[in-house]
Amino acid sequence: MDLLIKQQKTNKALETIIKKQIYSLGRYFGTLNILDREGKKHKIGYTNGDTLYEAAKKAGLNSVLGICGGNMSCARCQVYIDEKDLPRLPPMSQQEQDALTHAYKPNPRSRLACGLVLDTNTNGLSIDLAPLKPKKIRKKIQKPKETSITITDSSVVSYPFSEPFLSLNPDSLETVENYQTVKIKEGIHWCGVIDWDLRDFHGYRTTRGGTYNSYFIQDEESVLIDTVKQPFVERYLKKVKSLVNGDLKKIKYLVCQHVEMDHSSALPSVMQACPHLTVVCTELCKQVLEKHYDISQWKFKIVADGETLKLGKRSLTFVATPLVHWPESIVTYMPEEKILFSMDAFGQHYATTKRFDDEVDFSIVLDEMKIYYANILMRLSVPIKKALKNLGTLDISTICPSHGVVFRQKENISKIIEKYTDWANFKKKPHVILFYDTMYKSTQRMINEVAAGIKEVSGVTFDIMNVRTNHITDIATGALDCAALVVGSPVFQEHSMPEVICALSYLEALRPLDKLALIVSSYGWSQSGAANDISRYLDSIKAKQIRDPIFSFYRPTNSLLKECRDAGKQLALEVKKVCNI
Ligand SMILES: Cc1cc2nc3c(=O)[nH]c(=O)nc-3n(C[C@H](O)[C@H](O)[C@H](O)COP(=O)(O)O)c2cc1C
Repeated sequence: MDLLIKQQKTNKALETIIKKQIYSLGRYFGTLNILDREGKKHKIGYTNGDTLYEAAKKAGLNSVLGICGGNMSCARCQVYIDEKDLPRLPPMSQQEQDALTHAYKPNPRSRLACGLVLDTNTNGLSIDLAPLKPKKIRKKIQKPKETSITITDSSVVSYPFSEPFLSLNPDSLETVENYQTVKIKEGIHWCGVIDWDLRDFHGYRTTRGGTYNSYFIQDEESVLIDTVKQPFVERYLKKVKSLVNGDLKKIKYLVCQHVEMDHSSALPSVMQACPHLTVVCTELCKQVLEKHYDISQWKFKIVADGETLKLGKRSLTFVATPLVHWPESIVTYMPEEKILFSMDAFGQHYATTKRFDDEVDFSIVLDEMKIYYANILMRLSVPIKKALKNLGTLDISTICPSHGVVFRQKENISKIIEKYTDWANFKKKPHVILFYDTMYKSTQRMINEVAAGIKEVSGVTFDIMNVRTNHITDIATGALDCAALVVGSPVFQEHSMPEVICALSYLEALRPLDKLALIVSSYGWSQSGAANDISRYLDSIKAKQIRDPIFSFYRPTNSLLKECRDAGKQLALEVKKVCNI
C-alpha cells in the first residue's frame, strides 16, 4: 500500500514537471481554473483558438462534455464564469445564445463551453461547471406481451407490437423485391429495402418514397452496416440470408452508425435472429441504443473516433460526425476500396429499383438531396461544415448513403460535395420565396404585385406559395438557398393566420439564416397584428427586412398595389447586390 501511495506521489510530481515544461515551451497559451460538479478543482491549459470544450476534452476533463459533440445544441456543457471575469470574454454567437435558452438553470454568468473561444484575454479564468438537470425516476412500465411471427425456415423473430400493426407489415405481400440485393463492388452488396409507400417522414413530405440502405461486406470477418426500419425486417433478413447461403453465422459484426429508428428499429429482431453478432459502435451510440431497446443480451465492440477494424483483406475506419444527424452519428470509410458509408449525409428519399447515380435521372437525385438537406440537416450547418472538413482528407470513389442511390461517378461525387458545401455556408441564389395566406384575396393581390415588381428586374426569379396549397416541406426547401423571403398574412383575430405561423415556426427551427425579407398584410381594425407575429420569427432567423411592412386597410387600393410593386422591385435589386450579380 505504502509503495502504491509513493508511486502515485511520484507520478503526480512527474506530471507537474511535465506540465511546467509544456507551459514554458509555450505549448499552452494560458490556463483555466475549473471547479467540477463534485467540487473538485482542476487547472487546465489551452491553445489559442480552442473552445473551452476542446481544451477540456484535450485535458481529459470529460465532465465538461455534453452529448451533442460540442455543436452548440444540447447545452449540457453550460458553465458559469466568475463575475469579475465576464468583461474579458469574447461575445456570444447567435447559435450559442439560442442553445443557452434551453440550458438548465442559465444565469447572466452562463456560457457554453463549446461556444466560448479562448484567447489571450481568457488566461486565468475561473469557471464553475453548471449543474445538470436531475434525472427523473421513471416508474417501471409493464412491457407489452410479445407476439411471435415465423419468417423463413422456422427462424423465429419476436416483435414487441400488437397484431393490428403486424397486419400492416409490408412483408405480408411477397414481391420480387423481397430477395433483391445489389452488388456495389466484389464482396460488397446493398441489402436495404425500398419503401414505395413512404409519403411522410416525421412531418415532411416524401413524394418519391424512400429506401433504408444496409450494406453487407464479405471478408474473413463479414459485416453488416446498419439495418432497416422495423416493418421491413422480414424482407431484410431474407436478403441478408441470400448473401450468406442461408448461414447468418457467417456474419461477425453489425456496425451501427446512427440510432435513429429508420436505421436501427430492425436491430432487436436481427439480434434475436443472429445472437452471435457483435454490434460495433461508439460508446455514445451504445448509450443511445440502450434508451431505445433492451440491449442486455447484445455483444458490443466499442470503437473510438478514428479507430480501424480489420476485416481481413479490407478494413473499416470510423469517423465521428456528431450531429450529422444525431449526436452519436458516425460514418465509415473503407480505404482499400475508397468507399465512404456516409450514413444520412448525402441521403435522398427516393424509391427506385435502380441503385446507382448513373442509372437514374441525376437531376431528380439532386432535387431529393436538397429536400432532405433542407428539411433535416439545414439547422446543423456548423457540424456539417466540420464533417466536410474531416472527410475532405479522404480519397473517395464511392459514397454509400443510408437513403437513396449510391454515388460511383466521380463528377457526381464532386457535385454533391460542392452542393453540401454551398448549403452549409448558406450560399444564396438570386431567388425569392413568397409565401402567404389569405381569406378574401387582399393579401394575395399584394403578394402578386410584389412578385410583379420582382419580375421587372432581370436575373431574379421567384416562387409563390400559398401556405394552404403548398407544404412546409417545399417552403423550407425553397428557403435553403433563396436570397429573400416575402411573407404575407391578413390580420386574423389580432394575429397572423395560423398556417403562416406554422411555416415560420418550421423555418425558425431549421434556421435558413440571413435572408432579405418583406412583410405584406391586409387588416381591418388592428393594423400590425399579423406583421408583429411574422417579424418575431424573421428576427429569430436574422432576416433583414428591407423596409417597414406594407399594410392594406381592407382591400388594397391602386396606389397601395403600386407600393407593393415598387417594394418587389427594390427587393429584387437588393437580392442582386447580395448575390453579387
Ligand atoms: C374571421 C376574421 C377575423 C378577423 N380578425 C381581424 C382582426 O382581429 N383584426 C383586424 O384588423 N382585422 C381582422 N379581420 C379583417 C381582415 O383582416 C380583413 O378583412 C382583411 O382585408 C382580410 O384580408 P384577406 O383578403 O387577405 O383575407 C378579420 C376578418 C375575419 C374574416
